[in-house]
Amino acid sequence: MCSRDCCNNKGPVSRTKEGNPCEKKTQKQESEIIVPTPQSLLYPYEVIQEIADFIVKGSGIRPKIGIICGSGLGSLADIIQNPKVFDYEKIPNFPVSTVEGHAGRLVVGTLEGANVMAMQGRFHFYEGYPLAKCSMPVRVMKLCGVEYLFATNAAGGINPKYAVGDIMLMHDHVNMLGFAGNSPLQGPNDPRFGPRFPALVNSYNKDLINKAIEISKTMGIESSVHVGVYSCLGGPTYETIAELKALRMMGVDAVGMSTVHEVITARHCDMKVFAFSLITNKCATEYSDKKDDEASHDEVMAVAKNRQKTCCELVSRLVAEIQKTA
Ligand SMILES: O=P(O)(O)O[C@@H]1C[C@H](O)[C@@H](CO)O1
Ligand code: HPA
Repeated sequence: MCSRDCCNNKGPVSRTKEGNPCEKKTQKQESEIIVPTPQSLLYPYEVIQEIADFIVKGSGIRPKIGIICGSGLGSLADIIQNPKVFDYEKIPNFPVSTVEGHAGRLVVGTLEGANVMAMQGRFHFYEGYPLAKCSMPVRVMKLCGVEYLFATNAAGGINPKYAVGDIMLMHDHVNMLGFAGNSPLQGPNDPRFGPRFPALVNSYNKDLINKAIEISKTMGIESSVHVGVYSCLGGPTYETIAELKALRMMGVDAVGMSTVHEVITARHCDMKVFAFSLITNKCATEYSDKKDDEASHDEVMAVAKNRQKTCCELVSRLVAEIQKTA
């Protein structure tokens, strides 16, 4: 029996080589087929340019360094001097932040004499945004004039040597969403941003990592600063023990729900990248009944609040180093 409303054939459907004749589509039905837009076409170059012009004209500043504040690390933007603040809702074509600890403001100004812009609130895949939308602001930064991306995040520590409150300087990542075929660059490539097949082997700038290590020594925090591998999962669930065991076996030191697609987008358009994770919780990699093993966003926010001063100092000092060599 054919179940289509348009069909008068109430008897069993006989299939021919050509298929079910009742399923022939009219022109109207064809136009109703929804073809998903490839990610790379969501924000064409011209739209990104318009947003960048809006920010540069509105602030009177052409920033050199772009900062993305991780969960609970919004204070990284509060230390910017002479700030010009843009609420995301007021920026044309900008998404809105929906996560606690991500205020949803773009702050443009100066830090240690350098022109900077900071996202006080990033976009995550689990909020329902495609990856290209999550990392679209990185392209906006690029067209504003940004050369250096500082991406920060809150993450769970998988490496057993990491303690809550430690900082992990990212020197590599495992792109789990990429393993599943999802990329912010998926779709036609616009060469004005970068090449079709960008290499990622040297994504995390070694000079900046070394400078950050030196800075951590002068701050007296070198024993709680590590260099490691981050992995981004889709969230919003925290990981199962089996997933955490698998990630550890893959060489992952810290796990989160962001940053990787931003770094991919930044490297595609040839920005220098520095990124770090604040370890806000220790991930259990063995089964137990301990309630302590369960990650929570409250804990993430509380640890980030406690460590914000240290993170701000690290960022300011690194910006000062970049500014010195400018
Ligand atoms: O934006 P980040 O990656 O810093 O935030 C992490 C991942 C989730 O958004 C949230 C989970 O607590 O913190
Ligand atoms: N897992 C994933 N994302 C996170 C975590 C975690 O343990 N902590 C902070 N963000």
